[in-house]
Amino acid sequence: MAKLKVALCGGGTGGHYYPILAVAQRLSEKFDTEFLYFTIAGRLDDKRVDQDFAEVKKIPLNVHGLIRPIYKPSNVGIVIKHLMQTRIVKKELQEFRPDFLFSSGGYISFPVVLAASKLNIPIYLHEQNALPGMANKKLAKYATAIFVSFKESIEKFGKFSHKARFTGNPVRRVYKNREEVFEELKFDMSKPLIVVMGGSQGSSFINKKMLELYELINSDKHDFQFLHITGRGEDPQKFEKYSFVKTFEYIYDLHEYVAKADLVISRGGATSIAEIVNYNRRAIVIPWNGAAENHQYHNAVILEKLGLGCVILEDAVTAELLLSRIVNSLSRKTSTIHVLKEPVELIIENIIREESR
Ligand SMILES: CC(=O)N[C@H]1[C@@H](OP(=O)(O)OP(=O)(O)OC[C@H]2O[C@@H](n3ccc(=O)[nH]c3=O)[C@H](O)[C@@H]2O)O[C@H](CO)[C@@H](O)[C@@H]1O
Repeated sequence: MAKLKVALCGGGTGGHYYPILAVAQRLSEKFDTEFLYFTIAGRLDDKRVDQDFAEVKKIPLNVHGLIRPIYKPSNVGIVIKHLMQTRIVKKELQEFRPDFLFSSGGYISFPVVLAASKLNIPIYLHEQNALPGMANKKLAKYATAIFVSFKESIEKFGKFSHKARFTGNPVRRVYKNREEVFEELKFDMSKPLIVVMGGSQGSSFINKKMLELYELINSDKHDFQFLHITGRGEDPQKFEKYSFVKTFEYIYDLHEYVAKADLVISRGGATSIAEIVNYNRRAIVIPWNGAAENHQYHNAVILEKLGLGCVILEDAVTAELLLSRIVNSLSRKTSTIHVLKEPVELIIENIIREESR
């Protein structure tokens, strides 16, 4: 059988990159695959693609996000740069001749999707957030299908809603068991594990609030153990006096720890939320109130509706409130979500169905 050739784009942050990785890894398990990945030069996807993919050609593009509000004059230069990148993309796609393009949105998808549409390459978009991003909404007209993570987003595609299919947000496969995770962290298996993460770049707001909480816990008697992802630029020494906290700047396979956590304290980034939902974890979500159109709040509320967690708005966060929510969450039983099929399987099934028409 001929190789399945797939062009990919989506990155910058983990929220866009990990869903692509989850789909690509599963495609490679099922088919003989070859990938062409358009990355954002210098960003997470650009740094990781060569290590995460077996057979891949990486094309870094020199693209930047638009400055909001989007009608700023400085955006004209950015748009021109994107159009220039379209030429590079077109040449690469012509050479590689992919069976289809899979894109997880974000600004890099503009030159890539536009070039693919000019070459009549089937285009599949994935939207992680409850409120679709600008790129996916603008590019919906070129798509064969749009996979959405929340049912609520289908109607947000307006006249292209008929292309949207609810699949969920694909998450990376988990390989480690609970013993392995606790062993690696040198944590006690009889005590709860709480994973703290502020999205793929960390959150200084969450770090600050958690430090206040750790101070409170220090003077109280609790058995919690925290794996805390600080992000770059945070001083690890601030956390050293708390023996029940282990910090890391970044861990590439954080999903393995999320999957085994008794509780997750997180921002409302769509892929973090997807991991909490798919691994059926409990969570306390503090949405970042600077997210475009407040989309993190909308992601978080859906998780709350599923009975998997509670949302605390930034203005309301105090150490005392966090502590009471932690105690409360850990004392409750999780409601089990019945995921009929994994998002990654649903996406692949849909693509195969479309491609064999
Ligand atoms: C600041 C920002 O622009 N955030 C957006 C970004 O999220 P951002 O990329 O920050 O975060 P998400 O929460 O969506 O995803 C984070 C991903 O990174 C992983 N991870 C994180 C830390 C770590 O050390 N190791 C690790 O593997 C998590 O397990 C998860 O898979 O894209 C998301 C999806 O479009 C949006 O919903 C977010 O609003």
